[in-house]
Amino acid sequence: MTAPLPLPGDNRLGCVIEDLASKGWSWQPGFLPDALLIALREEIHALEAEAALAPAGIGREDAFQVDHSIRKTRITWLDDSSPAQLAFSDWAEHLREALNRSLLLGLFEFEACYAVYPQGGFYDRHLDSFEGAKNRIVSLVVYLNDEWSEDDGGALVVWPEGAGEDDTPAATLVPEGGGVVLMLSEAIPHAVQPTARQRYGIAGWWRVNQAIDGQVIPIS
Ligand SMILES: O=C(O)CCC(=O)C(=O)O
Ligand SMILES: [Fe+2]
Repeated sequence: MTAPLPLPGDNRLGCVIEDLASKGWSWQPGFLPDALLIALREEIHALEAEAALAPAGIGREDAFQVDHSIRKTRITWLDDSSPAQLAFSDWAEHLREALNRSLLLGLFEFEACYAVYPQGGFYDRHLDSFEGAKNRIVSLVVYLNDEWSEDDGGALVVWPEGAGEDDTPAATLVPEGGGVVLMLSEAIPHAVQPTARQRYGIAGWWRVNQAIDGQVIPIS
């Protein structure tokens, strides 16, 4: 490592960038601003109460499926339709700009969804970049839980790039409210362990621009 590590709290964005460059993922507890955490938490609770969340699928949109052996979550896509979602988009945009400036990733579009894991919910080990569509570059996960402890389960297990299923994970992260995870979508395998309580968060991804000179690059 050539540059000195920025201190946490001093320069959290610097830590995120250093982590992504050196190991491909970053865990930042308490990184989401408190006011934003409260607003998003209120909204996800309201949506859940309205049962507005549909079961999540796996795979590309054209191969949409729901398979409870791999994933048990309910999601609803964010669409900037509330002040909380607009504030979240702004916050994510600052992150995008910082990542592009420092890591030259060319991140372009952002998409995100609220995700509720019911008691017993989980997500088996996977990569976020769908096979055949290499355009999800950086994944962002934000936790909206209140008072989460290790005993509540639902930890995010992160493996180093290239690690097999039986290899030792790099980290097991307790999904405390306000905690933020960033991962290189094509490189970092991860899984959500079964949760003992309803587990709230946002999962998002930045994509690169699929069109160059107005021509859409075909997915190979
Ligand atoms: O909620 C998490 O901790 C991770 C979720 C995830 O891996 C995903 O939605 O792709
Ligand atoms: Fe994921």
